[in-house]
Amino acid sequence: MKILIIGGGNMGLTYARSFVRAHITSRLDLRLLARSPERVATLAAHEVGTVWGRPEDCVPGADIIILAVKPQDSPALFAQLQGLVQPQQLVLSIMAGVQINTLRQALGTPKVIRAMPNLPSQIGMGMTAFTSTDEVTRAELVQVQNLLSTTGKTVYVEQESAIDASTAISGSGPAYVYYCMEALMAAAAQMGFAPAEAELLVSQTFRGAVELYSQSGLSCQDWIARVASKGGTTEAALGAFGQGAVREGLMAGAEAARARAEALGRQ
Ligand SMILES: NC(=O)C1=CN([C@@H]2O[C@H](COP(=O)(O)OP(=O)(O)OC[C@H]3O[C@@H](n4cnc5c(N)ncnc54)[C@H](O)[C@@H]3O)[C@@H](O)[C@H]2O)C=CC1
Ligand SMILES: O=C(O)[C@@H]1CCC=N1
Repeated sequence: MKILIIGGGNMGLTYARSFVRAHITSRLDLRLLARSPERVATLAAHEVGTVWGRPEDCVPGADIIILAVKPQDSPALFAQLQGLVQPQQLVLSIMAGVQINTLRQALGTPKVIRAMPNLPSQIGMGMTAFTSTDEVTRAELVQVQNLLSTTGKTVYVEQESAIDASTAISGSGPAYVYYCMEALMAAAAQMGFAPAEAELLVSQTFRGAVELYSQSGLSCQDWIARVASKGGTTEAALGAFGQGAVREGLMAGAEAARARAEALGRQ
């Protein structure tokens, strides 16, 4: 399969490495399109595929074109791609917010897939939600799912609105986890632990708690109840979180992310 990735940043490079590592494509069949001659040179040094500087040289012949630039850069990209994408080519966009209708109209092509991955894709632990237009065949959808699955787990959603929602939950989610980890590391430092010790205490606690949850059929509430003894330390912490204020803060954060995804789609 000939794959073209446009935008060789965090996600574009993650995809390139992942597809090649999984032998879904070869380095020769994997193309990356970069924005500037400097970026062509930088990307070429990664040796994950052939690197191109002009869309007209690399778009023709690609079976699938992956759009991995920032949403704000999409209008300039659409202008560059004007008239180049053919109706039989698959377009897979991972841009937050940018809607399928916008992609269809801007690129003049019916076979569009919209996906929302996340950063743990870098180590094969990603979570990706995706959806597609009716013109994408079942066989093509399986091909795309095979590609996305090289980076972790995938879920197909019927409604496009679920892509904006997944952006707010799993797309941005790793940042929420790091936010909580950082707050606990700061607390550990305040209690006198050296930075490396604080990092170890917190990262191993997150890893252990998530793994325990994953290996059980219990809910988060069940596990909280097992940690929190009556009249004990955990109860004191949960009380200080303010009758659900931290929980509400996290929920409001996720809602703000979803609203931002929708707003990006309107720009
Ligand atoms: N970083 C993350 O955790 C996630 C990002 N996304 C989405 O993935 C997309 C890319 O995000 P990142 O990789 O983090 O961004 P990034 O900034 O690391 O990479 C974007 C790359 O696109 C290049 N670029 C911009 N315009 C271009 C053009 N016309 N032609 C060729 N290259 C061009 C830039 O030079 C840059 O290297 C965004 O749309 C974002 O919404 C989705 C899920 C998670
Ligand atoms: O923050 C963003 O806009 C992108 C989308 C999900 C994760 N990063």
